[in-house]
Amino acid sequence: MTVQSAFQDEAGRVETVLLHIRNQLRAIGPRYTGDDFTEQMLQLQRDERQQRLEISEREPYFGRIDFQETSQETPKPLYIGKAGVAHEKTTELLVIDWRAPVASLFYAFSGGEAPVSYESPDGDIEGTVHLKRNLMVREGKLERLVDSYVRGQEDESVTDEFLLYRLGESKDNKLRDIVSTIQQEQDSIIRTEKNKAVFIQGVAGSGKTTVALHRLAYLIYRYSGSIRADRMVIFAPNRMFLDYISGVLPELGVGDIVQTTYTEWAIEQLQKTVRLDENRDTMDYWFEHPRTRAEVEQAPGRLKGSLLFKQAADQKLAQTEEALLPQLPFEPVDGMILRPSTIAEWIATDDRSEPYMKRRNRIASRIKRWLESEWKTRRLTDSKLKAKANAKLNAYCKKIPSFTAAQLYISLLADPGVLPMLNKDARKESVKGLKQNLVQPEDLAPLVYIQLRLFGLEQPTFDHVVIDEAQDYSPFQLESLKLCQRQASMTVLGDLQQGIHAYAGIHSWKELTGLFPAEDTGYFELDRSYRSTMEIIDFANRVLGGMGDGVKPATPVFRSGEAVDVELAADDEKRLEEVVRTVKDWQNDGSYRTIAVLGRTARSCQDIADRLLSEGLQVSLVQSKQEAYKGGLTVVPAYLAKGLEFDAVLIADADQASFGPNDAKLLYVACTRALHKLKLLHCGALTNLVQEAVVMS
Ligand SMILES: Nc1ncnc2c1ncn2[C@@H]1O[C@H](COP(=O)(O)OP(=O)(O)OP(=O)(O)O)[C@@H](O)[C@H]1O
Repeated sequence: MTVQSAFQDEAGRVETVLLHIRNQLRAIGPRYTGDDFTEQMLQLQRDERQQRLEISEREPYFGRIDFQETSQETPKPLYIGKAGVAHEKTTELLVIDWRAPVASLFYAFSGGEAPVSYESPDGDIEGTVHLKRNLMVREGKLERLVDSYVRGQEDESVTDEFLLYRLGESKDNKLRDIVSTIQQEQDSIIRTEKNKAVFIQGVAGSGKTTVALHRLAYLIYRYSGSIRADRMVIFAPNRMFLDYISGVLPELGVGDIVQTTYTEWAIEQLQKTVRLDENRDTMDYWFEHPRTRAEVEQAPGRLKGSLLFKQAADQKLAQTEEALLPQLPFEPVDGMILRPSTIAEWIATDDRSEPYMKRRNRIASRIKRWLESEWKTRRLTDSKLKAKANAKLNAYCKKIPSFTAAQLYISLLADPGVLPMLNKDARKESVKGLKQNLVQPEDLAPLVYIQLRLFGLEQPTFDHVVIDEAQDYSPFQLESLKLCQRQASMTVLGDLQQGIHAYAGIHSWKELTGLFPAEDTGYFELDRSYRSTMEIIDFANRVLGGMGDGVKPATPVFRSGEAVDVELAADDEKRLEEVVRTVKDWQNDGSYRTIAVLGRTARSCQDIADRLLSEGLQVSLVQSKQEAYKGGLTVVPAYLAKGLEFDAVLIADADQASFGPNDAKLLYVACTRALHKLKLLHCGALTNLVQEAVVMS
């Protein structure tokens, strides 16, 4: 069959399938708006169906795989799309949902005539693949057809042509789904079983965030009976990042997933009894002034996030548990005695896994009930005596210690076991703040942990937790999240090479993986970078130089672009002129939809943005509390650009004073934000990090 006739056949099929989809959309009928509960529930199902069909109407499918089961005579074409579509009369599957077991063949197949198999609910199904075809449908029309494998043709391996085409496109201000080009190594992460803590170390641009979002969509499909979207949560570094990724899940037909930051969530758990101390802006402290390695190592966040500190908190909590048992007997009326040994029996039969304050209040209620029953048994009627006994009861119960999380945390900070670990000033500052309900970010994990151990979780447990940029999380943060699940079901992703918040985060994945039993833990590495051209990835790898953390360098997909430019400006004025000229050139070029100028500090970004504005350019300056990323031309401090990507990136102050020896990771983050074009500008000596990179190239 010629390529042309294949195209015509496929174009015809697209039209036919679209007719079915539109018929089914029409059949849904008008919305029910009445009060009948059953009808309302049915309407919800119709809404979901309509949403799925609308997604299918935009792009009915993107792939075809011809698979011949060993038991069958001929191959069967299977069309894969974002949502399954069945023929309305025959129920034949016109399109198979990308998450269905058989669709895994489309992603996992890497070429060759050897038998392949997929896992179905009835066991492994074996067979051979005859064709793998990528199809691009836009606005109801087939636009592109690429056969990445045809059995019997000379080249037996699957080609990347379609992937390269997708990667070469320019990007707007939102991350998008990758269902049509999910790669084998990504697919196996997406389809990992639910009850695991899955850790993903992935180089910049390897698709970690994207993969995690697709995994959520997969889990909802695969475990539809036992998992609910509104009990799944995504933790992202900030609101702007959440806005950036907000388009992917709806496009995959998934809604209602809780999306938050750890800080917001923690403050919510603490019932908003505390606020972040605005006087100490963490970003400003760590990124706007030069800091030494020693300062990073001794940062209070490292200690307060450590397992050692968590153990100290556990000890404190254990001591409080011991205090549940009163030392003295309770004697509300002469001769009416409740002995500690009886209370000890009650405590022994109580559910020990319950939070402390629940147990404490239960013991207090039980003492009260004991008093009432004694009163009845002894047939006492004297009301004065009763009032006296009740007063004694209150006084006795008050002695069973009762705490708020903040009170217990303050006493933990003063604990003789903790004192030597913690810098005196940092401790004083924390206590002073806590007394005014103000906290530092590093206080949140211990506080929430204590809160949950004291009072328990107010909401239902999470069915699944996603943590993005997890290299910036402390073990203690993860421990606090573990308390929100009955069984660990997490996707934890990050990149140690981008660990620019080393003052709070981890230095090795073992710090986090060690928190889960080995049999419940999965660890994956993604080394291929899909975002940037080969030239950019090679350059960024060299910036990182010898740094290791046991992580392999990024391997670019074979997508070649322009060389990375490094340019010297004679003075600061010339540097700003060059920023304006470069941006205008790139805008005139017309191939870049998103352009970013990255600066080392917020202050330098302000100067750049002012200059661009004075030249009449429309620019948005990103600041630390930003809620949305608008796309277009953006000026952003390098440390706030983490997680984002832009068609073209200009690093505007790549000099030695701005990027010192401790800034390799920060510069790596900055370089790897670029998809197609990267330029570095400096005035004064070029940063050594780049000099070394240029010399090596
Ligand atoms: N299989 C794929 N097909 C097409 N594009 C892909 C694929 N995998 C990743 N990408 C693209 O690569 C880019 C990077 O993806 P993503 O932001 O998820 O990576 P990341 O590993 O989280 O990056 P970083 O750590 O640098 O923030 C995105 O534009 C994404 O669409």
